[in-house]
Amino acid sequence: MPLPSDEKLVELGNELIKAFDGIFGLHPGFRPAHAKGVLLTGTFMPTAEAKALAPAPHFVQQATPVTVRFSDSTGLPQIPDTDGNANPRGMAIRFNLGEHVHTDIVAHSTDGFPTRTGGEFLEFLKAVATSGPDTPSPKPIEVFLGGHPAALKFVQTPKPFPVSFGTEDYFGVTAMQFTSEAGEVKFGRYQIVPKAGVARLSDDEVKAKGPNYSFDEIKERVAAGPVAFEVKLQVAGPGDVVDDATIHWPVERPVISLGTVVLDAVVADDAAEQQKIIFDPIPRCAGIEPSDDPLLELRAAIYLLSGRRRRAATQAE
Ligand code: HEM
Repeated sequence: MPLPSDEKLVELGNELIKAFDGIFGLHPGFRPAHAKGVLLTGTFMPTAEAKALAPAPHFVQQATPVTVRFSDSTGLPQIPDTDGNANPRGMAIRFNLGEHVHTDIVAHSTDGFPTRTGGEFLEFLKAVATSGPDTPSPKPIEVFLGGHPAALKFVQTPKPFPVSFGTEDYFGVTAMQFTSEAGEVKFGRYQIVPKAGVARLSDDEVKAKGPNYSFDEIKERVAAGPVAFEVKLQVAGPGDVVDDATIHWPVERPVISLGTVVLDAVVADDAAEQQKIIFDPIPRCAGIEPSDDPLLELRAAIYLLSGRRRRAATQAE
């Protein structure tokens, strides 16, 4: 995937990476966000509805190998899974379409995002960074949230602890544009739903868990049997805003099933492979285009800039 030619976008991307570095510290070889992760492999099998939606290779062929990375939030590679800041959890899916050919879904476990643009997200991070416990009220973050209702809503949305990465649901948040073979265009947002059902821990149950409970559990779970998810798509209706991740669509919008991801193994050389793999929020495959959501192109640039830095680094942790 290429870096965009828009220098301003790349500059904003670098500033955002610097802002994460400032909050979480430098951890060479790890991601500045969603640093703690694990990679698994499996297969995606599409539905007939997926094929009718768009002639994307993984929607058309019978089965596609996938690589999935589950992660905790924050740029702290050692964050305890029991820390509230480890939520929302991440799930990134790579559909391996051929040698060095792939398309990805990057999703997290809260349905929404605090800001519409990367510039606002940078303001949000700067406000977080300058709102330590000793900062007098009104702290910069209080001022920011006071003027940004969508960010306030995101911050206040409960982010419960999952029993397992395999019992959490995940949301693509930014809309994609799908064009069928007949030229019919639809916008949709991914929802990834665990076949085992969504299951969360109570506060007391969280207290009884260890700092790596999520990562230990998913390895045990996948060793005991396949871990499956249904990939769904909430389809926008006429007039729905498709370029703003902070705006929810009405719940009565149709949700169609695109297929099933079945995970059956942990990647053997996990740490080295995590350092290498760079997920791409832009699909870059036949039939699926990004919407005009300004987060998409920016994130693609950021993940690439950050991924290149990570690949070049020597891991110390
Ligand atoms: C301006 C908005 C955003 C910024 C600045 C941002 C920043 C980042 C950065 C720096 C990384 C590390 C990338 C790498 O080193 O490979 C990352 C990863 C990630 N982000 Fe975002 N992000 C944004 C929006 C989102 C949204 C909307 C979602 C949810 C759909 C999301 C979910 C994730 C996930 C799941 C990962 C981990 C991917 C992996 O496993 O490699 N991010 N983000």
